[in-house]
Amino acid sequence: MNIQTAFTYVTDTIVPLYSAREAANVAHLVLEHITGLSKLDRVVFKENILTPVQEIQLEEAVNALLAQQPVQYVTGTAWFWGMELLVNPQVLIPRPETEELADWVITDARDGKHDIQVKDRILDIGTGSGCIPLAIKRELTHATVWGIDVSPGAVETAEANAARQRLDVHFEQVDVLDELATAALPDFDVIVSNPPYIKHSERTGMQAQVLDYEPSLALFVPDEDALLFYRRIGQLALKILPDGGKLYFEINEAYGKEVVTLLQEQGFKDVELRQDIFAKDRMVKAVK
Ligand SMILES: C[S@@+](CC[C@H](N)C(=O)[O-])C[C@H]1O[C@@H](n2cnc3c(N)ncnc32)[C@H](O)[C@@H]1O
Repeated sequence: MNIQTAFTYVTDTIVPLYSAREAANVAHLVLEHITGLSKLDRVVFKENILTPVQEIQLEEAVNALLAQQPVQYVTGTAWFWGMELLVNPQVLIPRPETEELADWVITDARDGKHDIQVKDRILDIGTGSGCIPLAIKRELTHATVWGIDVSPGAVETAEANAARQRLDVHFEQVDVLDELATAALPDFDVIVSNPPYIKHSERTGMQAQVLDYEPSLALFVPDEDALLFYRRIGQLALKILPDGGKLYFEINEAYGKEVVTLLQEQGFKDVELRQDIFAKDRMVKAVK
């Protein structure tokens, strides 16, 4: 089978699960992963014949896609902030909305200063693949950047991503709900978090691609306490941020007002709700 035929084979086989456009995008990602050739190179070398090993890899990838596995887990990579990050079912696939959160933190930290002058200590809670702190460290090279997660698999993946991107970010396995464990954390100037925020009752209506493959630990909170992580991280922030220190959250679009009220009640100032590019309430910033 040549590269062109392989592309048509993938798109035709998966099209019942995807729109024609998505199927083409997915097929491009799979073929890039298997052949190591960019989209342009694959046009030039479209008559090249896949090796027997590549044909087996192609068949495995198609089967995984038909089983609704997200393409990022099939290729083992996802793009975030211009970085190709390693991902696996232990970590959430980074979402474009989260780039907007990282952008807010970076833009505020710069605040007209030269990057070299930004020496803030920045902590990301629930770091997953490490996408947020890696984006921050990439821009603010003199900042001290940490990421913590309760999942050992997430910490391992985030460390591998830091090594691959040659970025000096410190990762640690910490359960943010455990007061004893968080008591050992040093002080920070900025805290950012995209914590689990989907209620279990919201499972119905979610795509099988997310439900069957992405880690439940990264997604869900108990129905009776949807703001659990916001309250706990707010309490922690009051302890380890200085006055004027900043807290940034990604939020469930349904809970913008509740998170704002919670943070105001906890004593934070200048609480600001921001929408994402899809005009959904998606981020909150608060100042201690
Ligand atoms: C929504 S995901 C965000 C991952 C990543 N920051 C991103 O934006 O792609 C939430 C993360 O919080 C982590 N997490 C869940 N419970 C936690 C806890 N008790 N303490 C620390 N991290 C936790 C999960 O393992 C997961 O990586």
